[in-house]
Amino acid sequence: MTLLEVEDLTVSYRIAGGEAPAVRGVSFSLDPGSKLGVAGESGCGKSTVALALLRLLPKTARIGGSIRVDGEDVIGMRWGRLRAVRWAGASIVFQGAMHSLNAVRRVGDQIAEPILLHGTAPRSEVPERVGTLLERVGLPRWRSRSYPHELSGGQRQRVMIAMALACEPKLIVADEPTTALDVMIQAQILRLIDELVGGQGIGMLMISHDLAVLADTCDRLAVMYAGRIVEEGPAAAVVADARHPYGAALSAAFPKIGDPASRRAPRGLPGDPPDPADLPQGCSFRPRCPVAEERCAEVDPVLYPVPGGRSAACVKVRAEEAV
Ligand SMILES: Nc1ncnc2c1ncn2[C@@H]1O[C@H](COP(=O)(O)OP(=O)(O)OP(=O)(O)O)[C@@H](O)[C@H]1O
Repeated sequence: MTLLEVEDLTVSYRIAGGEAPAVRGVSFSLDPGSKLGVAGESGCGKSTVALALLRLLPKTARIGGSIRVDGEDVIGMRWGRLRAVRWAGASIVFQGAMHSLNAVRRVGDQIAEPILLHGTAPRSEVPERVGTLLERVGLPRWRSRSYPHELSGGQRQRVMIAMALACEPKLIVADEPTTALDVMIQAQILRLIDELVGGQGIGMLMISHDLAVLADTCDRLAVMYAGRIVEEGPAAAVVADARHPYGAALSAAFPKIGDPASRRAPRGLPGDPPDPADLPQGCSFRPRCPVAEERCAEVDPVLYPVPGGRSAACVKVRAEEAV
């Protein structure tokens, strides 16, 4: 069975004077054991998608469409069931562990909390389970007595990963899990996530603005722009040869890991993403698109399938190579 199925997800936030659409008709699915990366510039709606998956959105958000985790509808789910699904069915690793961890509680007690809440292990066995989890993420057992401020950024992120794994979820959502870390630690944490997730057949949705990180970690890649997925396909193919002009621009802006020829300073994309409350007519990328034509002001393109198990939301792609 498909582990995660998102269909036509829409999320808008209430703002002064109206509503701003943050996610506009996003659909994707994830099989057990597979890894999907979601890329895009700041503000394109990546975190909103992540939060929607476990209904962690603020009260000002309005959600539509359908989200199914392991076949269960999340949007209409009752509160009690939702609590059971969080941590045990699916868990999230957020950016910046310092803000997600409680500063005045020992990390061992924080890892124990979801285990106790869900009764994943008998109370007497919880300390042993916490010790095992710490070892699995590369920390010594005695660290369970530490407070978050006694740990480095990388160690705190390891604690967050231990918490996320505590109840053996089928799905992990990692939202910028390494963004605040330096490059060496970033590589260690990504390797750790890869080993733990891959070794246990857990499905993962990883969100990052860094295409190189996603290309290195994920099987498939979705590129978001202004609340929509504009390109989707096998990660290596999307990075090497994006079909959507925005995917291509994003990929050109990042040096590719392991490719010395591309080890140059990242080039920024000219222009800014549109204001969600005031989207341009037609294609949202049109004002920044180097190959835009007149018809791009008339059509707001949906994802068209293109060869190689990929899809792109661009009328030019549709005209030239849609299958
Ligand atoms: N609580 C909120 N109230 C109003 N608007 C919001 C709220 N949270 C996010 N938004 C808006 O929704 C849009 C999508 O934001 P989101 O945080 O999902 O993007 P993102 O791609 O994750 O960005 P970043 O990489 O900077 O975290 C943005 O325009 C943002 O300003």
